[in-house]
Amino acid sequence: MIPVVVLAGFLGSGKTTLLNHLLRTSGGTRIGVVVNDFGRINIDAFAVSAQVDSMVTLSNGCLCCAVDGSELDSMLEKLATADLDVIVIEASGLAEPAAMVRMVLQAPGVSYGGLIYVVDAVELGAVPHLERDLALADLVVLNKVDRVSSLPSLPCSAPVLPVTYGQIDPALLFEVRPPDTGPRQLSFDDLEDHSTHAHASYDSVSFECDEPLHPKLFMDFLSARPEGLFRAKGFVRFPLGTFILHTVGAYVSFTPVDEAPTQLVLIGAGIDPESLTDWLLACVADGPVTEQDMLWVLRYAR
Ligand SMILES: Nc1nc2c(ncn2[C@@H]2O[C@H](COP(=O)(O)OP(=O)(O)OP(=O)(O)O)[C@@H](O)[C@H]2O)c(=O)[nH]1
Repeated sequence: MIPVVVLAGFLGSGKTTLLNHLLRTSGGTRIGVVVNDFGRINIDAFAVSAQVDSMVTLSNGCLCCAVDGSELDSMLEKLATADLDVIVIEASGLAEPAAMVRMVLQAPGVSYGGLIYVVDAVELGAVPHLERDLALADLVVLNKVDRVSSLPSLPCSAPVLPVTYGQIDPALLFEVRPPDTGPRQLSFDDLEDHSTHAHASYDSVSFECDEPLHPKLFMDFLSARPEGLFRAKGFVRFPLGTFILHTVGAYVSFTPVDEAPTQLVLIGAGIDPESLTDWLLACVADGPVTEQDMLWVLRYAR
């Protein structure tokens, strides 16, 4: 199933700027982008290799589609069958993020990959329903911080990433592939951080463990994880099953897979690799684990 990331935010907050940044810096990741109008996507920066109706294929393997709200459903269905790694939907500045998320959750063949909400650091007072929208966000991008002398505080519990010109590390949102790799198969290599180095302020920590983890202890770790830990991905093995974990900001999903040892990559800013490793080691199951304990994890299973 292809993950779908919803990119929302008020008019002019910087959604298209962020999208163009993702298209430029995502290596060989094939991104399907859905926008209202692709006049604003910086298509000239990529060679266009094919154009059919409202779709443009870029030479880097990405696909851009321009649709209005009423066609979104059928476009998503079409994209679900395309050879893509991730789909990003840019909600127009007036679209209701909640409605977009609902639509993605109901769409066949795709999985919800999180709601990224962009806020203009200067204009946040002008955003209607800011608090309500922020409550839905899995990751908040506080954009245009070059225009403020101090960072405003936002009324939300999701992690907040202060940036200029939407320059977030794409690895915070989805798997980033190096350019020109073969067909995709989740391998240990995929778990390494292939993000470009324009974002040197992020650290990544790899954790491997042959012993199964305790579901309750691991979920306690996830819910208390440090604020700067924006992303975690990889395999987690519990005594009663192995899962692929995917988190973007506050969003968590577990997908059951065949048994594999725990292998995780954690990405964040200002994180302490040693204490995170110790914390994860303390999650090793040292007693019996029941089906009841697994419910802590299964709540997030997709
Ligand atoms: N100073 C500054 N300007 C920015 C930054 N990010 C984006 N902009 C500018 O802000 C304006 C709006 O950015 P867009 O990316 O078009 O915003 P949007 O959310 O897609 O806008 P709509 O689609 O109209 O809702 C553009 O002129 C950008 O160049 C930033 O970090 N700093």
